[in-house]
Amino acid sequence: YHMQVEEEDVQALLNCRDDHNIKDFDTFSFCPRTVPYRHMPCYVLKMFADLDFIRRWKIRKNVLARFILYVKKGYRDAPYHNWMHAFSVAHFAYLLMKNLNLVRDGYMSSLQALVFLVSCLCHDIDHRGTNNSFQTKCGTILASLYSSEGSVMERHHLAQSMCILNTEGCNIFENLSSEEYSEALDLLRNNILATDLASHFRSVDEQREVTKEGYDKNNPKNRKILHAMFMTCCDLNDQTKNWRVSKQTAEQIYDEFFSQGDLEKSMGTAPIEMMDRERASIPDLQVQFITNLVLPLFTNLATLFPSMQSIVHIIERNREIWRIATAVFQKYSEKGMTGMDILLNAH
Ligand SMILES: Cc1nc2ccc(C(=O)NCC(C)C)cc2n2c(-c3cc(OC(C)(C)C)ccc3Cl)nnc12
Ligand SMILES: [Mg+2]
Ligand SMILES: [Zn+2]
Repeated sequence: YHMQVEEEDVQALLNCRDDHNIKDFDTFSFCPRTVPYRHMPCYVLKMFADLDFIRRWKIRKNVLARFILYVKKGYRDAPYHNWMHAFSVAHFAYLLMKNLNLVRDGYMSSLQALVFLVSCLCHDIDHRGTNNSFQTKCGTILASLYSSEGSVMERHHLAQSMCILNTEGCNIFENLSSEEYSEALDLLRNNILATDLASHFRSVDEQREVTKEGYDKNNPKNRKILHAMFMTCCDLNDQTKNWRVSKQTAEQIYDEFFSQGDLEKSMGTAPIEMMDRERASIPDLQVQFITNLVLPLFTNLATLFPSMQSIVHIIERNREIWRIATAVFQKYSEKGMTGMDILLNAH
């Protein structure tokens, strides 16, 4: 694995002051994107310690510190799919485990909990800001490697994660037994592949089934579906925060989408409307995305975990603001203005 992390950075992380105890860090209203960028690795360490993973799985602290820095370094500075996104996704996993007591109430084994947090940290490693259809459409290296199996980007994120685990001094699973180790890698694979949109759409019917019938803790299929739902909810955690966060996220995502669209145009292929800056209406697309994907998912989660209902209301309120923005957009786009700056003051 060609990436390098300086040992002095590992030492600095090991000595990081965890006295910057941010209030409400373990509540759903906390926005992980407000953590100073340079403190994020320290907060990842804090989450591992707080969930008792370091003791339970005999993780050497300097190995964990080095692993975190390699994962951080594995992310590119794409507008959205960057280390801050990974940190926010991992933070939501931490919130779910702490607030829903997933291990205590038997929804997750202690090993599944460890791998859940690690999967979130690693789930988008080395993302290039382009999606799976771009890989196949433009015949990228990653497509040549993985397009026959599908989930091209997700298989690459998994491969990169394995490389880091196999890097000297980074194997946080080193003290697991051999059967725990192989189960951990299996869980890592399932979790990261679950963050492919296509596999989410394939599992929607099963998710509705499990939600309607009620969750059966002894049914391994139910477990797999629930863990896939957890991964997708974490990946969409920005939608559960205040309007400013969901607007900023939309700006970052469409920055990526429109750049992909520009790239596709320069390669002579026409981008889909969502990626064409000449045609896309961000508020419309956001209302659709929230309605068709985000709300059904979190509504299912709130059916299984009623304490999540308050988060569903936050998502609905954000959608209302996008609806208002749609109207504003229509009005101002007639005048040739983009409504995006209007949204600056929308609360
Ligand atoms: C705010 C927000 N808007 C989005 C608007 C559109 C799309 C998109 O790809 N639409 C394609 C059509 C076919 C549906 C994704 C969006 N999106 C994601 C996202 C979620 C992902 O996958 C899971 C987590 C499994 C859902 C994977 C990648 C991404 Cl970028 N995260 N936040 C957003
Ligand atoms: Mg992804
Ligand atoms: Zn992601």
